[in-house]
Parts: sequence; C-alpha cells; structure tokens
Amino acid sequence: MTTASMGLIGVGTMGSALALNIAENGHDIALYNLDPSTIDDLISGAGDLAPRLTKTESVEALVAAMPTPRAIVLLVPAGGPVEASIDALLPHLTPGDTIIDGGNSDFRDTMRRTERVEAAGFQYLGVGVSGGEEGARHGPSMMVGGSKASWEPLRPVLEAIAAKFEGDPCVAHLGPDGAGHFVKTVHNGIEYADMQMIAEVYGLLRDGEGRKPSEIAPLFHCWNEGTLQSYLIEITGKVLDGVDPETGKPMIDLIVDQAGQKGTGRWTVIEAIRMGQSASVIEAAVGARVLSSERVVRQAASKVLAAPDTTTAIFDEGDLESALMVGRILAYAQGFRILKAASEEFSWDLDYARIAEIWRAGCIIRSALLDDISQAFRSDLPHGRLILADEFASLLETHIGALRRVVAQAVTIGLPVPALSSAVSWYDEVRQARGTADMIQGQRDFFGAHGFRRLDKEGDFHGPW
Ligand SMILES: NC(=O)C1=CN([C@@H]2O[C@H](COP(=O)(O)OP(=O)(O)OC[C@H]3O[C@@H](n4cnc5c(N)ncnc54)[C@H](OP(=O)(O)O)[C@@H]3O)[C@@H](O)[C@H]2O)C=CC1
Ligand SMILES: O=C(CO)[C@H](O)[C@H](O)COP(=O)(O)O
Repeated sequence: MTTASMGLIGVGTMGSALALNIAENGHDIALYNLDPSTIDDLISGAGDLAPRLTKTESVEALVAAMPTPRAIVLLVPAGGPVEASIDALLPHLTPGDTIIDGGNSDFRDTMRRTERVEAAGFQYLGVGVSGGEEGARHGPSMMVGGSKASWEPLRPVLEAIAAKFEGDPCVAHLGPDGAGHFVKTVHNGIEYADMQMIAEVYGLLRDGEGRKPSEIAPLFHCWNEGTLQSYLIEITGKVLDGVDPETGKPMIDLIVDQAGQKGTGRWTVIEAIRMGQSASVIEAAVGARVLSSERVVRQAASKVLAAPDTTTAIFDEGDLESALMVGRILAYAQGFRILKAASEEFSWDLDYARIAEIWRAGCIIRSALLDDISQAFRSDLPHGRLILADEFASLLETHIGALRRVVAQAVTIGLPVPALSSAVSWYDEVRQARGTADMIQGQRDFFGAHGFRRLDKEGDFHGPW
C-alpha cells in the first residue's frame, strides 16, 4: 500500500499541534494557512522537526508540493471554512487523494461532503479529533467516519499519532461518512454535561459554603486520585489553583461567568430529540451555557427575585464526590443511548465498546470509568442499557442517595444544579415501572380523541369523558 503524503490547511491551535505530531511521527507535511505568518512562527519554533514542515502560499501550491497520493487534513472552523477549503482543493486533486476534515463539523455536512468529494473522484474522511491542543500535539483520540477504502491507507499514520491506552491506539474507523463526526458530537455533549456538573459542585462550595478557590482545589486534586479520576476533574483542580500574575488574585475569580459554545453540545440535543431520545443531563448543560450568557438579566433578577431564607449549607464532601460519579454515569448512559439511536437510524453498526475504548486516553472526557464502560458493552447488556449492567446498577445503588441529598440541599438553599437535578430525575424516570404517561394519554384523548391502549385488553380505546 502506498503511503500518502501529508498536507494540512488551517495552522491554528489544533492544526499547529497536529502538524508537529505528524512530523514527529516521521512524516513530512506541507502547510497552508490564510495568514502565512502563522506557518513561519510554527516552523521557527519547531526545532528538530522544522525540516519536515513545508510552508506553501496557496492551496494550489500546497497540492503541488505533495507527492501523490495525498492526504490533506483540514483544521479550520466548521461550516463555511470547510466548504471553502474543499472548493479550493477539488480542482487540483488527482485520483487516490483524500481530504480529512479533522474539525468539529456537523455530521450532516460531512455526509453531504463525502458524497460530493467521492462523486468528484476522491476520498473523504470526517474525523472527530479530541484532546485539545495538548492532545493534538502528543496524541488525540480520533473518531473516524468514511469508507473503509479511505481509512485503511491512512490507518498507520492515524494510529501512530493517536493517544495510546496501554499501547492501544485511541483511533477507530466507526462507520461511513458522518459516523465519526456524530460520535465526536456526542462526545462533546457528554463533555458539556460533565463540565456543567463539576461547575455546579464548584458553585455549591463557593456560594453555599463560601469557600475560596484555594479551599476547593484540594478536593478536586483528591477526587482525581479516586473513582472520579479523569481529565476534567484534574484540570478543574488546576484551574482553581491558577493565580493571575497581574493582580495576584485567583484567576477563576476574574473570569466572566458566561460560557462560550461552538455548537456540538446543542447539536447533540437537537439530534437526540429528533431521534426521540431523552438527553436531559446534556440538555441541562447546554441550557445552562445559554442562561450564563444572559448575565445582565441574571444580575437584574438577583435583585428582584426572592431567594430562600437560608442560602448557605455545609455539604458532605463524600456526597459531592458520589453525586459527580452518578451524574457522570448517567450522562455517559444518555450519550451512548443517542449513539445507539443514530446507529440504528443510519445503519452504522457502531461498536460502543470500541468507542468507549478510544475515549480512554487522549480525549477531553477520558476517565477511569470508560474502561468499565467498554467492558460492560462487551458483555450482554440487559436491553442494551449501560445502567442495567450489574456493575453500573450496583454503583448507582451505592451512590444515588448522595446525589439526592446534594440536589435536595442545593434546591433548599436556592443554588442552581440543573444538570445534577436532571440526572436524578432521569434516574427516577427510568426506574419507574409504572410512569405517569397514563395521564398524558387521558388528557390527549380528552381534548383530541387521540385514543389510548389499556392494560387489561388489546385494542385502541376512548375514555368516558
Ligand atoms: N481548540 C480545540 O480544543 C479543539 C478544536 N476542534 C475543532 O478544530 C477546528 C479548528 O479549531 P482551532 O484550531 O481551535 O481553531 P483556530 O481558530 O485556532 O484555528 C482556525 C484555523 O482555521 C483557519 N481559517 C479560518 N477561517 C478559514 C477559512 N475561511 N478558510 C481557510 N482557513 C480558515 C485559521 O486561519 P488564520 O490563522 O489565518 O486565521 C486558523 O488557521 C474547529 O472545527 C474546532 O471546532 C476540535 C477539537 C478540539
Ligand atoms: O471539541 C472540543 C473539545 O472536545 C473543542 O474544544 C470544542 O471547541 C469544545 O466545544 P465548545 O467550544 O462548544 O465548548
């Protein structure tokens, strides 16, 4: 199999780091960026790797600088920039060339682009790359979508640059066209949920107990040594430790409380709802970012809307740790349920155990839990549901009481815990053998003659109203 030569468009945060990773793994790489000075900066700081990096001044020159077959990675913002890069590349490619979109593209765009590029006679891979700048530089987790014929020739280089979990490369071909970007989108949905629950616990300690960042950080450092061990818990402790060099104050106290978002969390929720799936914890996290942006309204409301009489409490640290544990399990469970629905809808045949495996290192949601999740998916899961696997059902049984106590305490003192409270509500909904949708059906039949099914006989019925 001929090894493809490597090229990259978009020498920004991710592109620069991935280019160095590719070079470090023994490949020459041609680079193009709208602002060429970025490439100069990259090359001048690349040390021993500099000879492997070639600056080009146009997309045409990039293609011309690469021996065939070519593999050209796009690391540009999702949407128009990806489209524009493909437009610019197509006239110059030759058969056997592959375009790899490594950004956070909407999987529907990736499906359409795959069709377009393949119709033009070339190959296309939509690759979700996770791990941020550090991951891209030293080993990201990569979720690949596209044809097997496009994947196989690039597999060695992608495996070489990927993060390794006990020697296993955190990259996998997950399905055709948009499958990789869909899995990355759901990865980010879970990321939003985990981040939000952590932020909520930080808020309970800051506003409920009045602790300073330096009094909260040690808790996260300690939790990172136990069952909560994960990248997000680790960096939370480090963020809390950060001191602003200008003022000497804790950095976190100076950061405006408005969260950015580029779309992947929202897309997860949109797709979940479209496929009839409940993703309440992820939805709560997206909603919280939206409300965070309404800072002026929140500040006005804080003066008008009544707070409870008691606004402080002491939280049990073990309960907080357990609450985060349960919330994380339930967020993963929702994410994997969305993946299952999409796999069925698009006939992707996603391998959930492998997805959990490639999330064990390199990516933002990597956590100690993922090894257990992959093992659970390798066994015969009752109803295909993670939360019904023996190990997870028993973990939930052990820790759910803590989540209840934390949420109850937070609600009593008026502190918002939208994701944690969604988690406990979802848990209770899922375990409710007889739910309350009988009332919804009665109401629907009352106002719209929609009919309902009965427990005691077959058929469609109307009520006596
Ligand atoms: N940052 C992260 O942690 C992660 C980001 N991603 C995704 O990777 C992609 C790149 O992100 P990131 O590196 O952070 O972004 P940056 O903003 O750091 O870099 C974007 C790059 O794209 C180039 N660019 C912008 N617009 C165009 C255009 N119209 N045509 C061609 N090139 C363009 C920029 O060029 P110039 O320098 O001239 O402006 C720059 O090189 C995004 O899809 C992002 O969502 C995925 C995982 C993690
Ligand atoms: O993909 C990522 C991490 O996995 C990127 O950092 C992404 O930008 C995060 O999403 P958002 O900007 O919406 O918080």
